[in-house]
Amino acid sequence: MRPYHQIPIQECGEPLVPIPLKKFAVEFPHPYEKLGAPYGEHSPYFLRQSVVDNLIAAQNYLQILHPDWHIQIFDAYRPVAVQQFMVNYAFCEALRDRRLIGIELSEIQRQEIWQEVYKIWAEPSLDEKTPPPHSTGAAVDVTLVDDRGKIVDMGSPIDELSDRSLPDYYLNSDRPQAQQYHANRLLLQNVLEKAGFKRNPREWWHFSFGDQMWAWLNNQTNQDTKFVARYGRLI
Ligand SMILES: C[C@@H](N)C(=O)N[C@H](C)C(=O)O
Ligand SMILES: [Zn+2]
Repeated sequence: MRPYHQIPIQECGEPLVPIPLKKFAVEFPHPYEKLGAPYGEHSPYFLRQSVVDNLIAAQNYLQILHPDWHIQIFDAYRPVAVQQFMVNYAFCEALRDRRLIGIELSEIQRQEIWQEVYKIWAEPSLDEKTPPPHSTGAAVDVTLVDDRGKIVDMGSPIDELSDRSLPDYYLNSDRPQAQQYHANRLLLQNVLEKAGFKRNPREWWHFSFGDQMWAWLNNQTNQDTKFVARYGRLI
């Protein structure tokens, strides 16, 4: 259980709708489909209607500051089966990075690696009270593309299992480029948050609107509010 799982869900029944991809840049082929993730007849490029509306508003804010820049969509809707596939994949990748072999792991090593995986991945829970954020159609993983069509450097790739994924990782760093990376992350955050999204405190690329994490983060910012989630798990 994460702290945000205490937030009640009052499902509003808004439909999952296609994202108008022409307004955005898109990672293609989709990074998880490319790995063989089991989407079935579902597409990752869907979100709840208000979430799509807010993403378009964020794109418009970005263009006021940087005409011809685009929000790049890395991932959006994710069925629980895909969440399960991706946490297993992340576990195998973590083993590979550490040059470890699954069957040779001690129980402690196995637990340590799962802990690392779950620092950035939500559990593939089928419990209606604890849905993975992307399975609600309310969460989106994004970055920026500049006017030359180049991905803006945020100082680490999306989905990296490391502290570099923390949004403020470069805030007080004296590494070359650190200020620029931090400024790029802030720009992404500013346009998304101006449109009503909240950013995951552990990932510079993950934003949501209307799910449990969003409600919890709003309540953290303002102790007087009692936001609840309006989107639960879809399938
Ligand atoms: C790891 C990243 N792609 C992501 O989406 N993380 C959140 C927390 C999730 O799994 O819902
Ligand atoms: Zn995400």
